[in-house]
Amino acid sequence: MAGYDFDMIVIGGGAAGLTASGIAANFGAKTMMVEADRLGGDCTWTGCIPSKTLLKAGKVACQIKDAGKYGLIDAEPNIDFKKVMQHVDHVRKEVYHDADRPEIFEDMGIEVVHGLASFKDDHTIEIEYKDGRTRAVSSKYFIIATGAKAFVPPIDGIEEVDYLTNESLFEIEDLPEELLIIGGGPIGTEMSQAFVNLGSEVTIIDMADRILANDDPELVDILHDELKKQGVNYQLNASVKKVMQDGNRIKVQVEIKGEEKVIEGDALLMATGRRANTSSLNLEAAGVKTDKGNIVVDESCRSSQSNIYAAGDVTGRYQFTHMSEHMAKIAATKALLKVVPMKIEKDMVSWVTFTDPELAHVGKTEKQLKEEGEKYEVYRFPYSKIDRAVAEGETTGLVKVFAKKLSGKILGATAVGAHAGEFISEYAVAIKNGVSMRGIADTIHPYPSWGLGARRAADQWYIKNQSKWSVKLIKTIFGYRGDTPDYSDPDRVV
Ligand SMILES: Cc1cc2nc3c(=O)[nH]c(=O)nc-3n(C[C@H](O)[C@H](O)[C@H](O)COP(=O)(O)OP(=O)(O)OC[C@H]3O[C@@H](n4cnc5c(N)ncnc54)[C@H](O)[C@@H]3O)c2cc1C
Ligand SMILES: NC(=O)c1ccc[n+]([C@@H]2O[C@H](COP(=O)([O-])OP(=O)(O)OC[C@H]3O[C@@H](n4cnc5c(N)ncnc54)[C@H](O)[C@@H]3O)[C@@H](O)[C@H]2O)c1
Repeated sequence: MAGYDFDMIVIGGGAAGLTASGIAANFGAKTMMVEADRLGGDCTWTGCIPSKTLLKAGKVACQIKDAGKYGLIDAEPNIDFKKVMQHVDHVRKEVYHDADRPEIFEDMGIEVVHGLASFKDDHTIEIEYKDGRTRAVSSKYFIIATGAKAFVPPIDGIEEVDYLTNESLFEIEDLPEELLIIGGGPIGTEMSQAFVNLGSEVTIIDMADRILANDDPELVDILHDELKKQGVNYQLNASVKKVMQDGNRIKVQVEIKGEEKVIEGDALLMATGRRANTSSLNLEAAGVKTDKGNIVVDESCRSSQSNIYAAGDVTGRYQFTHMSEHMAKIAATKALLKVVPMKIEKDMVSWVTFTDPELAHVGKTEKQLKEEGEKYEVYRFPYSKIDRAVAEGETTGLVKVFAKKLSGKILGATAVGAHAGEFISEYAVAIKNGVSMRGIADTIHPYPSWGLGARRAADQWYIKNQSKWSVKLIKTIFGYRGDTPDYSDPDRVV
Protein backbone atom coordinates (compact mmCIF):
# COMPACT_ATOMS: atom_id res chain seq x y z
CA MET A 1 0.00 0.00 0.00
CA ALA A 2 2.85 2.32 -0.86
CA GLY A 3 1.86 5.90 -1.49
CA TYR A 4 -0.15 6.38 1.69
CA ASP A 5 1.28 7.15 5.12
CA PHE A 6 -1.03 4.62 6.78
CA ASP A 7 -3.13 1.60 5.84
CA MET A 8 -5.85 2.65 8.28
CA ILE A 9 -6.65 5.85 10.13
CA VAL A 10 -9.39 5.70 12.75
CA ILE A 11 -10.91 9.05 13.68
CA GLY A 12 -12.24 9.03 17.25
CA GLY A 13 -11.06 7.05 20.25
CA GLY A 14 -14.33 6.02 21.94
CA ALA A 15 -15.81 2.51 22.05
CA ALA A 16 -15.95 2.22 18.25
CA GLY A 17 -12.55 3.82 17.58
CA LEU A 18 -10.66 1.80 20.20
CA THR A 19 -12.14 -1.45 18.87
CA ALA A 20 -11.56 -0.56 15.22
CA SER A 21 -7.91 0.45 15.77
CA GLY A 22 -7.16 -2.68 17.82
CA ILE A 23 -8.61 -4.93 15.11
CA ALA A 24 -6.82 -3.09 12.32
CA ALA A 25 -3.47 -3.41 14.13
CA ASN A 26 -4.17 -7.11 14.79
CA PHE A 27 -4.61 -7.63 11.04
CA GLY A 28 -1.15 -6.13 10.52
CA ALA A 29 -2.34 -2.79 9.15
CA LYS A 30 -0.20 0.31 9.82
CA THR A 31 -2.74 2.14 11.97
CA MET A 32 -3.22 5.62 13.39
CA MET A 33 -5.96 6.62 15.85
CA VAL A 34 -6.79 10.33 16.14
CA GLU A 35 -8.69 11.54 19.20
CA ALA A 36 -9.67 15.16 19.80
CA ASP A 37 -10.13 14.80 23.56
CA ARG A 38 -9.64 11.76 25.83
CA LEU A 39 -9.47 8.13 24.71
CA GLY A 40 -12.47 6.26 26.10
CA GLY A 41 -15.03 8.69 24.67
CA ASP A 42 -18.57 9.03 25.88
CA CYS A 43 -18.87 5.63 27.52
CA THR A 44 -15.92 6.00 29.90
CA TRP A 45 -16.17 9.70 30.69
CA THR A 46 -19.71 11.02 30.23
CA GLY A 47 -21.93 7.97 29.59
CA CYS A 48 -22.12 4.34 30.66
CA ILE A 49 -19.47 4.28 33.38
CA PRO A 50 -20.30 7.41 35.39
CA SER A 51 -24.05 6.77 35.02
CA LYS A 52 -23.82 3.16 36.22
CA THR A 53 -21.52 4.17 39.10
CA LEU A 54 -23.98 6.85 40.17
CA LEU A 55 -26.89 4.40 39.89
CA LYS A 56 -25.03 1.97 42.15
CA ALA A 57 -24.41 4.67 44.77
CA GLY A 58 -28.13 5.48 44.69
CA LYS A 59 -29.02 1.81 44.96
CA VAL A 60 -26.83 1.34 48.03
CA ALA A 61 -28.48 4.39 49.64
CA CYS A 62 -31.86 2.89 48.84
CA GLN A 63 -30.89 -0.48 50.33
CA ILE A 64 -29.83 1.23 53.57
CA LYS A 65 -33.27 2.90 53.72
CA ASP A 66 -35.00 -0.40 52.97
CA ALA A 67 -32.87 -2.69 55.12
CA GLY A 68 -35.98 -3.59 57.15
CA LYS A 69 -37.15 -5.61 54.16
CA TYR A 70 -34.33 -8.08 54.90
CA GLY A 71 -34.89 -8.29 58.66
CA LEU A 72 -32.29 -5.59 59.35
CA ILE A 73 -32.88 -2.11 60.72
CA ASP A 74 -33.78 0.68 58.28
CA ALA A 75 -31.52 3.73 58.47
CA GLU A 76 -31.33 7.12 56.83
CA PRO A 77 -28.19 7.00 54.61
CA ASN A 78 -25.65 9.69 55.34
CA ILE A 79 -24.97 10.97 51.81
CA ASP A 80 -21.95 13.15 51.12
CA PHE A 81 -22.65 13.99 47.47
CA LYS A 82 -19.17 15.43 46.87
CA LYS A 83 -17.70 12.08 47.91
CA VAL A 84 -20.14 10.21 45.68
CA MET A 85 -18.98 12.31 42.72
CA GLN A 86 -15.33 11.78 43.65
CA HIS A 87 -16.06 8.06 43.62
CA VAL A 88 -17.67 8.38 40.16
CA ASP A 89 -14.56 10.17 38.90
CA HIS A 90 -12.27 7.59 40.48
CA VAL A 91 -14.13 4.74 38.76
CA ARG A 92 -14.00 6.29 35.30
CA LYS A 93 -10.28 6.97 35.73
CA GLU A 94 -9.83 3.33 36.73
CA VAL A 95 -11.64 2.17 33.58
CA TYR A 96 -9.54 4.56 31.49
CA HIS A 97 -6.35 3.30 33.07
CA ASP A 98 -7.25 -0.37 32.64
CA ALA A 99 -8.64 -0.27 29.12
CA ASP A 100 -8.40 3.06 27.30
CA ARG A 101 -5.08 4.81 27.94
CA PRO A 102 -2.86 5.51 24.88
CA GLU A 103 0.04 3.27 25.99
CA ILE A 104 -2.21 0.18 25.66
CA PHE A 105 -2.81 0.98 22.00
CA GLU A 106 0.74 2.17 21.33
CA ASP A 107 1.92 -1.22 22.58
CA MET A 108 -0.19 -2.76 19.81
CA GLY A 109 1.79 -0.67 17.30
CA ILE A 110 -0.91 1.98 16.80
CA GLU A 111 0.16 5.62 16.49
CA VAL A 112 -2.14 7.48 18.87
CA VAL A 113 -2.48 11.19 18.09
CA HIS A 114 -4.35 13.79 20.10
CA GLY A 115 -5.90 16.35 17.78
CA LEU A 116 -8.98 17.28 15.77
CA ALA A 117 -9.22 15.52 12.41
CA SER A 118 -10.88 16.89 9.27
CA PHE A 119 -10.80 15.61 5.69
CA LYS A 120 -8.84 17.36 2.98
CA ASP A 121 -9.85 14.70 0.42
CA ASP A 122 -10.94 11.07 0.47
CA HIS A 123 -7.43 9.83 1.34
CA THR A 124 -6.06 12.70 3.43
CA ILE A 125 -6.92 14.28 6.75
CA GLU A 126 -5.54 17.30 8.52
CA ILE A 127 -4.96 16.99 12.26
CA GLU A 128 -5.12 20.16 14.30
CA TYR A 129 -3.23 19.88 17.59
CA LYS A 130 -4.27 21.77 20.72
CA ASP A 131 -1.39 24.24 20.25
CA GLY A 132 -2.65 25.16 16.76
CA ARG A 133 -0.06 23.18 14.78
CA THR A 134 -1.40 21.05 11.95
CA ARG A 135 -0.29 17.84 10.23
CA ALA A 136 -1.60 16.26 7.04
CA VAL A 137 -1.60 12.44 6.83
CA SER A 138 -2.87 10.08 4.20
CA SER A 139 -4.32 6.60 4.45
CA LYS A 140 -5.70 3.91 2.20
CA TYR A 141 -8.70 3.40 4.52
CA PHE A 142 -10.49 5.44 7.18
CA ILE A 143 -12.98 4.55 9.86
CA ILE A 144 -14.94 7.49 11.21
CA ALA A 145 -15.89 6.86 14.84
CA THR A 146 -16.51 10.37 16.13
CA GLY A 147 -19.60 9.54 18.20
CA ALA A 148 -22.44 11.86 19.14
CA LYS A 149 -23.27 14.48 21.72
CA ALA A 150 -26.41 15.62 23.51
CA PHE A 151 -28.98 17.15 21.20
CA VAL A 152 -30.66 20.11 22.88
CA PRO A 153 -33.85 21.18 21.09
CA PRO A 154 -34.28 24.88 20.32
CA ILE A 155 -36.73 25.54 23.16
CA ASP A 156 -37.58 29.19 23.78
CA GLY A 157 -35.19 30.58 26.44
CA ILE A 158 -32.87 27.56 26.52
CA GLU A 159 -29.74 29.59 25.76
CA GLU A 160 -30.28 31.72 28.89
CA VAL A 161 -30.66 28.71 31.17
CA ASP A 162 -27.83 27.02 33.00
CA TYR A 163 -28.84 23.51 31.95
CA LEU A 164 -26.92 20.25 32.30
CA THR A 165 -26.27 17.54 29.72
CA ASN A 166 -24.47 14.24 30.14
CA GLU A 167 -21.23 16.17 29.55
CA SER A 168 -21.66 18.40 32.61
CA LEU A 169 -23.85 16.20 34.84
CA PHE A 170 -21.00 14.12 36.24
CA GLU A 171 -18.98 17.23 37.08
CA ILE A 172 -21.50 18.76 39.52
CA GLU A 173 -20.47 18.94 43.18
CA ASP A 174 -23.76 19.70 44.89
CA LEU A 175 -26.82 17.49 44.91
CA PRO A 176 -29.73 19.28 43.20
CA GLU A 177 -32.67 19.66 45.58
CA GLU A 178 -35.20 19.59 42.76
CA LEU A 179 -33.90 18.12 39.53
CA LEU A 180 -35.97 18.58 36.38
CA ILE A 181 -35.19 16.24 33.50
CA ILE A 182 -36.51 16.92 30.02
CA GLY A 183 -36.58 13.53 28.28
CA GLY A 184 -37.73 10.15 29.59
CA GLY A 185 -35.48 8.00 27.40
CA PRO A 186 -32.71 5.79 28.81
CA ILE A 187 -30.62 8.75 30.05
CA GLY A 188 -33.51 10.55 31.75
CA THR A 189 -34.88 7.35 33.24
CA GLU A 190 -31.58 6.05 34.63
CA MET A 191 -30.59 9.43 36.03
CA SER A 192 -34.04 10.02 37.56
CA GLN A 193 -33.58 6.92 39.69
CA ALA A 194 -29.97 7.67 40.62
CA PHE A 195 -30.84 11.18 41.83
CA VAL A 196 -34.09 10.27 43.58
CA ASN A 197 -32.20 7.58 45.51
CA LEU A 198 -29.50 10.07 46.45
CA GLY A 199 -32.10 12.48 47.84
CA SER A 200 -33.19 14.84 45.05
CA GLU A 201 -36.81 15.55 44.22
CA VAL A 202 -36.94 14.50 40.54
CA THR A 203 -39.46 15.30 37.79
CA ILE A 204 -39.27 13.89 34.28
CA ILE A 205 -40.93 16.00 31.60
CA ASP A 206 -41.56 14.32 28.25
CA MET A 207 -43.61 15.22 25.23
CA ALA A 208 -44.46 11.56 24.62
CA ASP A 209 -47.26 9.76 26.47
CA ARG A 210 -44.85 7.18 27.85
CA ILE A 211 -41.22 6.83 28.83
CA LEU A 212 -38.71 4.55 27.05
CA ALA A 213 -40.51 4.53 23.72
CA ASN A 214 -38.31 1.80 22.23
CA ASP A 215 -39.16 -0.80 24.87
CA ASP A 216 -42.06 -3.19 25.29
CA PRO A 217 -45.00 -1.14 26.69
CA GLU A 218 -46.11 -3.90 29.08
CA LEU A 219 -42.66 -4.05 30.67
CA VAL A 220 -42.17 -0.28 30.61
CA ASP A 221 -45.39 0.04 32.62
CA ILE A 222 -43.95 -2.24 35.30
CA LEU A 223 -40.75 -0.17 35.50
CA HIS A 224 -42.66 3.11 35.36
CA ASP A 225 -44.87 2.05 38.30
CA GLU A 226 -41.77 1.11 40.30
CA LEU A 227 -40.08 4.43 39.57
CA LYS A 228 -43.21 6.30 40.63
CA LYS A 229 -43.26 4.31 43.89
CA GLN A 230 -39.60 5.18 44.42
CA GLY A 231 -40.51 8.86 44.15
CA VAL A 232 -39.92 9.98 40.55
CA ASN A 233 -42.56 12.48 39.36
CA TYR A 234 -43.74 12.53 35.76
CA GLN A 235 -45.19 15.17 33.49
CA LEU A 236 -45.93 13.29 30.26
CA ASN A 237 -47.66 14.50 27.09
CA ALA A 238 -45.94 17.77 27.99
CA SER A 239 -45.15 20.20 25.23
CA VAL A 240 -42.31 22.36 26.54
CA LYS A 241 -43.08 25.97 25.64
CA LYS A 242 -40.36 27.89 27.37
CA VAL A 243 -37.57 27.61 29.94
CA MET A 244 -36.51 30.44 32.23
CA GLN A 245 -33.66 31.10 34.66
CA ASP A 246 -34.80 32.98 37.77
CA GLY A 247 -31.77 33.41 40.05
CA ASN A 248 -30.82 29.89 41.00
CA ARG A 249 -34.27 28.56 40.06
CA ILE A 250 -35.17 27.13 36.68
CA LYS A 251 -38.73 27.24 35.42
CA VAL A 252 -40.11 25.04 32.67
CA GLN A 253 -43.39 26.14 31.13
CA VAL A 254 -45.33 23.26 29.66
CA GLU A 255 -48.69 22.64 28.08
CA ILE A 256 -50.33 19.35 28.97
CA LYS A 257 -53.61 18.51 27.27
CA GLY A 258 -54.40 22.18 26.70
CA GLU A 259 -53.46 23.31 30.21
CA GLU A 260 -50.40 25.45 30.86
CA LYS A 261 -48.29 24.97 33.97
CA VAL A 262 -44.85 25.90 35.27
CA ILE A 263 -42.60 23.28 36.83
CA GLU A 264 -39.72 24.56 38.95
CA GLY A 265 -36.42 23.19 40.10
CA ASP A 266 -32.85 24.17 40.90
CA ALA A 267 -31.27 22.06 38.12
CA LEU A 268 -32.31 21.00 34.63
CA LEU A 269 -30.92 18.00 32.77
CA MET A 270 -31.53 17.89 29.04
CA ALA A 271 -31.83 14.24 27.98
CA THR A 272 -33.55 14.73 24.65
CA GLY A 273 -31.52 12.49 22.36
CA ARG A 274 -28.20 12.68 20.56
CA ARG A 275 -26.69 14.34 17.48
CA ALA A 276 -23.76 12.87 15.51
CA ASN A 277 -20.36 14.59 15.71
CA THR A 278 -19.75 15.35 12.05
CA SER A 279 -19.53 19.12 11.82
CA SER A 280 -15.73 19.29 12.31
CA LEU A 281 -14.94 16.55 9.76
CA ASN A 282 -15.35 18.44 6.46
CA LEU A 283 -17.07 15.34 5.04
CA GLU A 284 -17.88 17.06 1.73
CA ALA A 285 -14.17 17.08 0.88
CA ALA A 286 -14.15 13.30 1.22
CA GLY A 287 -17.46 12.70 -0.56
CA VAL A 288 -19.06 11.11 2.52
CA LYS A 289 -22.84 11.49 2.63
CA THR A 290 -24.91 12.19 5.71
CA ASP A 291 -28.59 11.96 6.47
CA LYS A 292 -29.96 14.21 9.23
CA GLY A 293 -26.34 14.68 10.30
CA ASN A 294 -25.61 10.94 10.65
CA ILE A 295 -23.05 9.26 8.37
CA VAL A 296 -24.90 6.96 5.98
CA VAL A 297 -23.45 3.44 5.95
CA ASP A 298 -24.44 0.15 4.37
CA GLU A 299 -24.65 -3.20 6.17
CA SER A 300 -20.82 -3.45 6.00
CA CYS A 301 -20.45 -0.05 7.67
CA ARG A 302 -19.15 1.40 4.40
CA SER A 303 -19.97 5.03 3.68
CA SER A 304 -20.82 6.56 0.30
CA GLN A 305 -17.03 6.79 -0.28
CA SER A 306 -15.72 3.26 -0.85
CA ASN A 307 -12.50 3.53 1.22
CA ILE A 308 -14.20 5.28 4.15
CA TYR A 309 -16.19 3.37 6.77
CA ALA A 310 -18.05 4.59 9.86
CA ALA A 311 -19.03 2.91 13.11
CA GLY A 312 -20.82 3.73 16.33
CA ASP A 313 -22.97 6.67 17.37
CA VAL A 314 -21.84 8.80 14.42
CA THR A 315 -23.98 6.60 12.15
CA GLY A 316 -27.05 7.33 14.30
CA ARG A 317 -28.04 3.68 14.04
CA TYR A 318 -27.90 2.02 17.46
CA GLN A 319 -26.40 4.27 20.07
CA PHE A 320 -24.98 1.69 22.46
CA THR A 321 -21.41 0.81 23.34
CA HIS A 322 -21.78 -2.86 22.41
CA MET A 323 -23.30 -1.91 19.03
CA SER A 324 -20.47 0.60 18.46
CA GLU A 325 -18.00 -2.21 19.11
CA HIS A 326 -19.96 -4.59 16.86
CA MET A 327 -20.00 -2.07 14.02
CA ALA A 328 -16.31 -1.27 14.53
CA LYS A 329 -15.44 -4.95 14.20
CA ILE A 330 -17.36 -5.13 10.92
CA ALA A 331 -15.93 -1.86 9.58
CA ALA A 332 -12.30 -2.83 10.27
CA THR A 333 -12.71 -6.38 8.98
CA LYS A 334 -14.61 -5.44 5.83
CA ALA A 335 -12.25 -2.56 5.02
CA LEU A 336 -9.08 -4.61 5.43
CA LEU A 337 -10.11 -8.17 4.51
CA LYS A 338 -12.97 -7.40 2.10
CA VAL A 339 -14.22 -10.93 1.43
CA VAL A 340 -15.10 -11.93 4.99
CA PRO A 341 -18.92 -12.28 5.06
CA MET A 342 -19.88 -9.94 7.90
CA LYS A 343 -22.73 -7.52 8.25
CA ILE A 344 -24.51 -5.60 10.97
CA GLU A 345 -26.66 -8.07 12.92
CA LYS A 346 -29.75 -5.92 12.93
CA ASP A 347 -32.04 -8.76 14.00
CA MET A 348 -30.32 -9.25 17.30
CA VAL A 349 -29.71 -5.80 18.66
CA SER A 350 -29.75 -5.75 22.45
CA TRP A 351 -29.93 -3.10 25.14
CA VAL A 352 -30.44 -2.72 28.86
CA THR A 353 -31.69 0.20 30.90
CA PHE A 354 -29.81 -0.23 34.16
CA THR A 355 -32.47 0.93 36.55
CA ASP A 356 -33.61 -1.18 39.47
CA PRO A 357 -35.43 -3.22 38.22
CA GLU A 358 -33.44 -3.50 34.98
CA LEU A 359 -35.19 -3.44 31.60
CA ALA A 360 -33.50 -5.59 28.96
CA HIS A 361 -34.14 -6.54 25.37
CA VAL A 362 -32.61 -8.63 22.58
CA GLY A 363 -33.74 -9.46 19.06
CA LYS A 364 -37.04 -8.42 17.54
CA THR A 365 -39.51 -6.37 19.53
CA GLU A 366 -43.17 -7.36 19.48
CA LYS A 367 -43.86 -4.16 17.52
CA GLN A 368 -41.34 -5.18 14.86
CA LEU A 369 -42.77 -8.70 14.65
CA LYS A 370 -46.26 -7.30 14.14
CA GLU A 371 -45.06 -4.84 11.49
CA GLU A 372 -43.27 -7.65 9.65
CA GLY A 373 -46.35 -9.89 9.82
CA GLU A 374 -44.33 -12.62 11.56
CA LYS A 375 -46.28 -15.44 13.24
CA TYR A 376 -45.10 -15.83 16.83
CA GLU A 377 -46.19 -16.86 20.31
CA VAL A 378 -45.50 -14.94 23.50
CA TYR A 379 -44.15 -16.90 26.47
CA ARG A 380 -44.37 -15.02 29.77
CA PHE A 381 -42.77 -15.87 33.07
CA PRO A 382 -43.18 -13.71 36.19
CA TYR A 383 -40.32 -13.02 38.59
CA SER A 384 -42.57 -14.03 41.48
CA LYS A 385 -42.01 -17.62 40.36
CA ILE A 386 -38.19 -17.37 40.26
CA ASP A 387 -37.00 -18.71 43.62
CA ARG A 388 -33.90 -16.54 43.66
CA ALA A 389 -36.08 -13.46 43.19
CA VAL A 390 -38.23 -14.56 46.12
CA ALA A 391 -35.15 -15.21 48.30
CA GLU A 392 -33.76 -11.76 47.51
CA GLY A 393 -37.08 -9.93 47.81
CA GLU A 394 -36.97 -8.84 44.14
CA THR A 395 -40.19 -10.34 42.82
CA THR A 396 -41.22 -7.39 40.64
CA GLY A 397 -40.57 -8.43 37.08
CA LEU A 398 -41.57 -10.31 33.98
CA VAL A 399 -39.75 -12.27 31.28
CA LYS A 400 -41.36 -12.23 27.83
CA VAL A 401 -40.06 -14.35 24.99
CA PHE A 402 -41.26 -14.18 21.38
CA ALA A 403 -40.83 -17.50 19.58
CA LYS A 404 -42.23 -19.54 16.73
CA LYS A 405 -45.02 -21.82 17.89
CA LEU A 406 -43.96 -25.26 16.71
CA SER A 407 -40.19 -24.96 16.27
CA GLY A 408 -39.76 -22.79 19.36
CA LYS A 409 -37.26 -20.66 17.38
CA ILE A 410 -36.56 -17.57 19.47
CA LEU A 411 -37.14 -14.27 17.66
CA GLY A 412 -36.78 -11.86 20.55
CA ALA A 413 -36.82 -11.62 24.32
CA THR A 414 -37.38 -8.88 26.81
CA ALA A 415 -37.33 -8.80 30.58
CA VAL A 416 -37.88 -6.34 33.38
CA GLY A 417 -36.56 -7.29 36.79
CA ALA A 418 -33.43 -7.74 38.86
CA HIS A 419 -30.43 -8.90 36.80
CA ALA A 420 -32.52 -8.91 33.61
CA GLY A 421 -29.53 -7.34 31.86
CA GLU A 422 -27.38 -10.33 32.75
CA PHE A 423 -29.54 -13.20 31.67
CA ILE A 424 -30.75 -11.49 28.48
CA SER A 425 -27.35 -12.51 27.03
CA GLU A 426 -28.50 -16.13 27.17
CA TYR A 427 -31.20 -15.23 24.66
CA ALA A 428 -28.63 -13.36 22.55
CA VAL A 429 -26.53 -16.54 22.27
CA ALA A 430 -29.70 -18.54 21.57
CA ILE A 431 -30.89 -16.23 18.77
CA LYS A 432 -27.43 -16.06 17.19
CA ASN A 433 -26.99 -19.84 17.23
CA GLY A 434 -30.55 -20.91 16.47
CA VAL A 435 -31.11 -22.44 19.92
CA SER A 436 -34.85 -22.90 20.37
CA MET A 437 -37.06 -22.64 23.45
CA ARG A 438 -36.73 -26.40 23.70
CA GLY A 439 -32.91 -26.07 23.68
CA ILE A 440 -33.06 -23.65 26.62
CA ALA A 441 -35.67 -25.72 28.48
CA ASP A 442 -33.51 -28.84 28.10
CA THR A 443 -30.33 -27.10 29.30
CA ILE A 444 -29.54 -27.59 32.97
CA HIS A 445 -29.38 -24.20 34.70
CA PRO A 446 -27.98 -23.99 38.23
CA TYR A 447 -30.48 -23.54 41.04
CA PRO A 448 -31.30 -20.97 42.36
CA SER A 449 -29.72 -18.69 39.79
CA TRP A 450 -31.44 -15.72 38.15
CA GLY A 451 -30.75 -17.40 34.82
CA LEU A 452 -33.03 -20.23 35.84
CA GLY A 453 -35.80 -17.74 34.99
CA ALA A 454 -34.81 -18.18 31.33
CA ARG A 455 -35.19 -21.94 31.60
CA ARG A 456 -38.51 -21.65 33.43
CA ALA A 457 -39.77 -19.27 30.73
CA ALA A 458 -38.67 -21.80 28.10
CA ASP A 459 -40.51 -24.57 29.99
CA GLN A 460 -43.69 -22.69 29.09
CA TRP A 461 -43.06 -23.59 25.45
CA TYR A 462 -43.19 -27.30 26.34
CA ILE A 463 -46.34 -26.75 28.34
CA LYS A 464 -48.03 -24.71 25.61
CA ASN A 465 -47.17 -27.32 23.02
CA GLN A 466 -48.69 -30.14 25.02
CA SER A 467 -52.29 -30.93 24.27
CA LYS A 468 -55.12 -32.89 25.82
CA TRP A 469 -54.84 -35.12 22.81
CA SER A 470 -51.17 -36.08 23.45
CA VAL A 471 -51.80 -36.71 27.17
CA LYS A 472 -54.82 -38.87 26.37
CA LEU A 473 -52.63 -40.86 23.94
CA ILE A 474 -49.93 -41.37 26.61
CA LYS A 475 -52.59 -42.44 29.13
CA THR A 476 -54.06 -44.92 26.67
CA ILE A 477 -50.72 -46.43 25.64
CA PHE A 478 -49.31 -46.80 29.17
CA GLY A 479 -52.56 -47.21 31.08
CA TYR A 480 -51.98 -44.19 33.33
CA ARG A 481 -54.92 -43.11 35.51
CA GLY A 482 -54.25 -39.44 36.37
CA ASP A 483 -56.28 -36.42 35.26
CA THR A 484 -55.71 -34.74 31.92
CA PRO A 485 -54.44 -31.23 32.75
CA ASP A 486 -56.48 -28.21 31.65
CA TYR A 487 -54.49 -26.51 28.88
CA SER A 488 -57.25 -24.07 27.94
CA ASP A 489 -55.83 -21.04 29.82
CA PRO A 490 -53.24 -19.41 27.51
CA ASP A 491 -51.62 -17.59 30.46
CA ARG A 492 -51.27 -20.70 32.62
CA VAL A 493 -47.74 -20.63 34.09
CA VAL A 494 -46.30 -23.76 35.65
C1 LIG B 1 -25.43 9.09 30.07
C2 LIG B 1 -25.20 7.98 29.08
C3 LIG B 1 -25.27 6.67 29.50
C4 LIG B 1 -25.06 5.63 28.60
N1 LIG B 1 -25.16 4.35 29.05
C5 LIG B 1 -24.95 3.33 28.19
C6 LIG B 1 -25.00 2.00 28.63
O1 LIG B 1 -25.23 1.72 29.80
N2 LIG B 1 -24.79 1.01 27.74
C7 LIG B 1 -24.54 1.27 26.43
O2 LIG B 1 -24.35 0.33 25.66
N3 LIG B 1 -24.48 2.54 25.96
C8 LIG B 1 -24.67 3.57 26.81
N4 LIG B 1 -24.57 4.86 26.37
C9 LIG B 1 -24.25 5.09 24.94
C10 LIG B 1 -22.72 4.93 24.71
O3 LIG B 1 -22.02 5.78 25.59
C11 LIG B 1 -22.40 5.26 23.26
O4 LIG B 1 -23.20 4.50 22.40
C12 LIG B 1 -20.94 4.96 22.94
O5 LIG B 1 -20.08 5.59 23.84
C13 LIG B 1 -20.62 5.43 21.51
O6 LIG B 1 -19.29 5.16 21.21
P1 LIG B 1 -18.61 5.83 19.93
O7 LIG B 1 -17.22 5.29 19.87
O8 LIG B 1 -19.47 5.69 18.76
O9 LIG B 1 -18.56 7.38 20.26
P2 LIG B 1 -17.84 8.20 21.43
O10 LIG B 1 -17.63 7.38 22.63
O11 LIG B 1 -18.59 9.47 21.57
O12 LIG B 1 -16.38 8.49 20.86
C14 LIG B 1 -16.17 9.42 19.84
C15 LIG B 1 -14.82 10.07 20.06
O13 LIG B 1 -14.49 10.80 18.89
C16 LIG B 1 -13.84 12.00 19.28
N5 LIG B 1 -13.96 12.94 18.15
C17 LIG B 1 -15.08 13.59 17.73
N6 LIG B 1 -14.80 14.34 16.64
C18 LIG B 1 -13.48 14.15 16.38
C19 LIG B 1 -12.61 14.64 15.37
N7 LIG B 1 -13.03 15.46 14.41
N8 LIG B 1 -11.31 14.28 15.42
C20 LIG B 1 -10.86 13.43 16.38
N9 LIG B 1 -11.64 12.92 17.35
C21 LIG B 1 -12.94 13.28 17.34
C22 LIG B 1 -14.56 12.42 20.53
O14 LIG B 1 -13.75 13.26 21.32
C23 LIG B 1 -14.83 11.08 21.20
O15 LIG B 1 -13.85 10.73 22.14
C24 LIG B 1 -24.76 5.92 27.25
C25 LIG B 1 -24.67 7.25 26.82
C26 LIG B 1 -24.88 8.27 27.72
C27 LIG B 1 -24.76 9.69 27.24
N1 LIG C 1 -28.42 1.80 29.34
C1 LIG C 1 -28.17 2.19 28.11
O1 LIG C 1 -27.85 1.40 27.21
C2 LIG C 1 -28.21 3.65 27.78
C3 LIG C 1 -28.33 4.59 28.78
C4 LIG C 1 -28.37 5.92 28.42
C5 LIG C 1 -28.30 6.28 27.10
N2 LIG C 1 -28.17 5.33 26.15
C6 LIG C 1 -28.11 5.71 24.71
O2 LIG C 1 -28.16 7.11 24.56
C7 LIG C 1 -29.21 7.46 23.67
C8 LIG C 1 -29.76 8.79 24.02
O3 LIG C 1 -30.55 8.72 25.18
P1 LIG C 1 -31.65 9.83 25.51
O4 LIG C 1 -32.39 9.35 26.68
O5 LIG C 1 -31.04 11.18 25.53
O6 LIG C 1 -32.48 9.88 24.16
P2 LIG C 1 -33.80 9.21 23.57
O7 LIG C 1 -33.88 9.74 22.21
O8 LIG C 1 -33.81 7.76 23.75
O9 LIG C 1 -34.98 9.82 24.46
C9 LIG C 1 -35.24 11.20 24.44
C10 LIG C 1 -36.58 11.47 25.10
O10 LIG C 1 -36.73 12.87 25.12
C11 LIG C 1 -38.04 13.21 24.71
N3 LIG C 1 -37.97 14.54 24.10
C12 LIG C 1 -37.23 14.91 23.02
N4 LIG C 1 -37.40 16.23 22.77
C13 LIG C 1 -38.26 16.70 23.70
C14 LIG C 1 -38.82 17.97 23.96
N5 LIG C 1 -38.53 19.03 23.21
N6 LIG C 1 -39.69 18.10 24.99
C15 LIG C 1 -39.99 17.02 25.76
N7 LIG C 1 -39.49 15.79 25.57
C16 LIG C 1 -38.63 15.63 24.56
C17 LIG C 1 -38.45 12.12 23.74
O11 LIG C 1 -39.85 11.99 23.67
C18 LIG C 1 -37.77 10.89 24.35
O12 LIG C 1 -38.61 10.22 25.26
C19 LIG C 1 -30.20 6.31 23.80
O13 LIG C 1 -31.02 6.20 22.68
C20 LIG C 1 -29.30 5.14 23.97
O14 LIG C 1 -28.95 4.68 22.69
C21 LIG C 1 -28.14 4.03 26.47
